[in-house]
Amino acid sequence: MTLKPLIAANWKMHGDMSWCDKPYDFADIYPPTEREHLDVLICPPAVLIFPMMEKCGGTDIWLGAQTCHKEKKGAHTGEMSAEMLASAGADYVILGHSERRAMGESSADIRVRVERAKEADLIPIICVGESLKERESGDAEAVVGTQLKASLPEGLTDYVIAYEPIWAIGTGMTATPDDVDAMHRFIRGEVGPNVRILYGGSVKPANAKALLSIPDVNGALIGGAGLEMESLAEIARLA
Ligand SMILES: O=C[C@H](O)COP(=O)(O)O
Repeated sequence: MTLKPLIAANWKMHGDMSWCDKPYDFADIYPPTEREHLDVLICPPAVLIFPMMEKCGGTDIWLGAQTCHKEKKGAHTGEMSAEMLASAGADYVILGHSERRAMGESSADIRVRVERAKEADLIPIICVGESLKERESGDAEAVVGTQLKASLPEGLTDYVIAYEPIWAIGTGMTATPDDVDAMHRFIRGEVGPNVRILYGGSVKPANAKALLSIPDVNGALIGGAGLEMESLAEIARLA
C-alpha cells in the first residue's frame, strides 16, 4: 500500500483573522489539480479554525487543531474538547507535541486525548521525539519506543505519527538523513505499514527534498516554514 504524503503546517501561536484566506493563497500557488497525490493540512490556532473553514472550506486543504482536552466536556476553563474542534471544522488534531509535553502532558495523558479525538472522528497526529541529551546518550530509539507504547491506545487505526527530535524544533538544526531514516524504520516496525510517519524539526525548502525522499518519511510537520504559503508550497512540491 502506498501511503499518501501529508504536508502539515502547525501554525502554533501565530496568525490572526487576516490569515483565514491563506488556504486560497496556497491553492493559487500550487493548484489542487497538480497535487492530487498528496494531502495538505493547516493547523491554525483553534480560534481560527471555524472562520477559516467558513472562508476556505471549499478548498481541498484539510484543517486541524493543535491539541484537545482529555475530557469530553466539563468545568475546564479555557480548554477545548475534541468534539468542539471537530464541529468547528477540524479534521485532524496534533497531540503530544513536545511543546505541550514540556508543559506537563505525559504519554498517558496523550493516550486519553487520542481516544477523545477518535470518538470525535478527528485523525490524531501523535508526536514523539527525543531530547539532545537522550540522542547523545544513545537512547533515542528507546525514548521514542516508550512514548509510542504509552501514547497509542490498544487497537488504534487511522492515525499519523510525527517524529520530531526536540532539539531540531525551531532551531535550524535537522537530524541527518541517516538518523531520520533509522528512526523512521524503527517507528515503522512499531506501527506497521499503514500509518503515515511525518518528520518535523526545521523542515524548509532547502532540506525538504533530502528528508522527504527517505522511504519511511510520509510527509512533514512544519512549523516556521509553514507560516508563509510560498515556502509551504515549495516544500509540498518536493513531497
Ligand atoms: O510542529 C512543528 C514542529 O515543531 C517543527 O517546527 P519548526 O519547523 O519551526 O522547527
